[in-house]
Amino acid sequence: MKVLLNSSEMKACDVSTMMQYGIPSAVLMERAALAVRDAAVEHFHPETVLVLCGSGNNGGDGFAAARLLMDQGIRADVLFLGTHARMTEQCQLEEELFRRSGGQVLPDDARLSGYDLIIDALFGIGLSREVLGRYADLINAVNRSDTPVLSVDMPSGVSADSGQVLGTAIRADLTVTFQFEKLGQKLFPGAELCGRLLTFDVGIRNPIPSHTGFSAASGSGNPDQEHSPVYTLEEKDLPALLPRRHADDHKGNCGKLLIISGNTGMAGAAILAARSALRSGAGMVCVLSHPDNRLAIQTAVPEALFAPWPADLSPDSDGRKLLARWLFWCDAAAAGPGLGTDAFSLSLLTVFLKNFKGHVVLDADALNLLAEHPEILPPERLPDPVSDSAPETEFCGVSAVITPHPGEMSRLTHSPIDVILAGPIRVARSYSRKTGLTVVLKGARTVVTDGTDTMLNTLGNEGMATAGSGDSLTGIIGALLAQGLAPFDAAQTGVLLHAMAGDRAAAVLGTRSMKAGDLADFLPEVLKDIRF
Ligand SMILES: NC(=O)C1=CN([C@@H]2O[C@H](COP(=O)(O)OP(=O)(O)OC[C@H]3O[C@@H](n4cnc5c(N)ncnc54)[C@H](O)[C@@H]3O)[C@@H](O)[C@H]2O)[C@@H](O)CC1
Ligand SMILES: Nc1ncnc2c1ncn2[C@@H]1O[C@H](COP(=O)(O)OP(=O)(O)O)[C@@H](O)[C@H]1O
Ligand SMILES: [K+]
Repeated sequence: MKVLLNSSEMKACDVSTMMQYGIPSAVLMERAALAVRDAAVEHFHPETVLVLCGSGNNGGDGFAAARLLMDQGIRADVLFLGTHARMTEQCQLEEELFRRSGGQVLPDDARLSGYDLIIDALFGIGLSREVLGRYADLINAVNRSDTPVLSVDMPSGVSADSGQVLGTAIRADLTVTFQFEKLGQKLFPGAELCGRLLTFDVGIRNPIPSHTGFSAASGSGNPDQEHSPVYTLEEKDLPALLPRRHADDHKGNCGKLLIISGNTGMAGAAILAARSALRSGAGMVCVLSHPDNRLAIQTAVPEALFAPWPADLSPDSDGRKLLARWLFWCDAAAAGPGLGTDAFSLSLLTVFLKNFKGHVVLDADALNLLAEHPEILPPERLPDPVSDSAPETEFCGVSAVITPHPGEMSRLTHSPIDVILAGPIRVARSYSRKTGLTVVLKGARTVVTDGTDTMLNTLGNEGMATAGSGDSLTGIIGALLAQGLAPFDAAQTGVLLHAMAGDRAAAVLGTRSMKAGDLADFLPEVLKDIRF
């Protein structure tokens, strides 16, 4: 587990290290600059370096790195872009030290060519607005040049909070960051603009330990920050998150999952979900699907039970009794992949949600139906999703995980997709808080949140951008719910497992050729050596 900080959390760490532990700012900056120098020398072997410095402390790092490079006999010129009057105290001091060491500050229209490396120290985590004018021109000129670029802390122009480009941004080959990774280095497009990311220990301390091992945001007074910092899970975290297995387990106590999926012609979604569920340790899986799908599903997944969904769901009908029996049988349920959005699908989902008291994961068409008919999530207390004034805890009665992709999230929240893509963490958290649902907002970076704890998945790959990958995730999360994990734990563990299977599949098959069904096939590669 690694924390991913936003800029104010990182600043809180800087301040606490200076105030609480008495480590002077100049010491931290010298260590940061040493890290930049070492990375520059090791990765680029430059004889000449141009350092672009802004007027904040990022620029201070730049002046200090230039001085340290000169100490090693490397020619390091500085191009300063900013106003002297606005320079931070630390930046002024470093400029002074650079000049005293014989360093040369070039005019801001100096040529960028003729250097082996450009070090970008214009803006770091302090970027606060759109990059315009001379700054934008310089950044664009750097991006047009062939010279390799090392960015200090952030590629200038990328928001440390969101990974969004504010106007324009440096495209770096390597980014050197300090102590903790920042959200903007992991969220796209920032993640790509960083190039390779190296994190150096410069002695910045984590001020307040919390249950996630980290909390820098307390007391900030910003309601958007009344939660633990976002974290990401690593492969090594998986064993501790998985449900336990025991030598005397039997199929009845390893989790019985009901998958409600597959309208006519949509057997594939049910098959993908069922295969992934069985590969994730579920003791028994039953697929409740359109009767037409029986042969396809039972041929593709003979280990799963099949229940044809009843045509008549009216109260006291045989169909209703059959559904009730399956709902009583299962420990958890997954609904939505290939369900369809016709009148029957709506009534099936409505009856299911009203009568099932266990944990559920809702995906795909279940979410499309929910967006159109929010009242089907009992009790009827879903707030207006667009209004921020809704009270914070309006729990919806069922304990559900929802797994929307940005399009489905847009339908649920009535927000445009670009708003969701620009702030997935904020959107997912806010929707989770309003509804009480655990939200898995999928994408190249998937956000998992219960409104308080938030995990950002950084594993997986673009080979997973293929139809049916989401159905596989639904099956995995459903299986983990059926094995007794709480909704948030099932969601974050499922997302990690799914991504790791995707990475194993990509390693063998390549990102172009892998397909959704491979995710289930590669789950054993992830799970086979994990005992108990
Ligand atoms: N003790 C510390 O605080 C440490 C700070 N460090 C460095 O300090 C950086 C943060 O420094 P600062 O908080 O001074 O912030 P930055 O240096 O990242 O940027 C802030 C400066 O840029 C200006 N600015 C912001 N957006 C702008 C825009 N769009 N156009 C023009 N000007 C803009 C601000 O007015 C301010 O002058 C980190 O990223 C890191 O590089 C490191 O030295 C480690 C220790
Ligand atoms: N570029 C990517 N990097 C990592 N994971 C990805 C990427 N593209 C897609 N995924 C993952 O693949 C899954 C796709 O799900 P979804 O969009 O619901 O597809 P479908 O509806 O076709 O099943 C999600 O879990 C998503 O996080
Ligand atoms: K920078």
